[in-house]
Amino acid sequence: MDFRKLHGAGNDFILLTGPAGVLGKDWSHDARDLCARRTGIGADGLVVSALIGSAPPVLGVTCYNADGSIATMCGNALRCAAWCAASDHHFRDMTLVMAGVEHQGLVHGQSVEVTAEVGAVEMRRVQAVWNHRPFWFDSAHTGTEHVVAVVDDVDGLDAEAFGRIVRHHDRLAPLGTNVNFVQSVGRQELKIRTYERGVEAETLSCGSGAVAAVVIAAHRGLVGAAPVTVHNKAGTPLTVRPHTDRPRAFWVGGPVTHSFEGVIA
Ligand SMILES: N[C@@H](CCC[C@H](N)C(=O)O)C(=O)O
Repeated sequence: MDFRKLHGAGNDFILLTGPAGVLGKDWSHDARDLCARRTGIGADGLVVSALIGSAPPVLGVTCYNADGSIATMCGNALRCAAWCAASDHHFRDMTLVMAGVEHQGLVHGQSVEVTAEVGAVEMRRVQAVWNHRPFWFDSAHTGTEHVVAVVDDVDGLDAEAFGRIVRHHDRLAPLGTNVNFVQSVGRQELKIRTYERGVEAETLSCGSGAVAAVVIAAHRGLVGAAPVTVHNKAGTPLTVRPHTDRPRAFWVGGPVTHSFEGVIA
């Protein structure tokens, strides 16, 4: 089977595109094998997509994390899937359905934006201690579980080690969570580091995490209702802006890069 390897601002995926039937198969074992960094192709996730409607274009997209679990929302996976649909079918404006939720996608060359819906927000959801200091984590559901701690120095933290502790916090079981550390670095600018559930590591960027960070930063008065630049570990920022027609939705956009393609034997 042919595959493509893409990354959305450093969050990397193996993309399989096929007939609608590919969406009916359980790819979780394949995801584990193919995403393994040493013995597979290597990726944060496996994304399977198929065209399920063409006028207007609708794409069904399933995202498996590297551990084989399903991600109910993955902004960067949606952005990569939209890029592939633009490359294959010249669609620029499309609907993408992930885990039963409809997202909009807009492709302008290498730059791709998708929508994320914001659900429950809870300030001061859990507290965790790092280096003898307590940190509060607020939660924002952006299609998947995210918690966000606002910190003074995001680069000074061991985001992977601290993130792993919070991801397994008793009060967030059994689902667990993705964990974001955020620093305010300007009027409409944030710096972020994300520990991703399902990858079980820090990733270079996270679309739904960037949206969660902006929602929490807005609740805390750190950013206003205008586009926010979210600087990530990849060094290729994502931009998060409010949707003009849907009050609970945000656009998250940035570059998508096609790294290589090949055939799975
Ligand atoms: N990287 C993603 C988020 C992926 C979802 C997460 N691993 C989960 O299972 O909750 C993004 O770009 O949004």
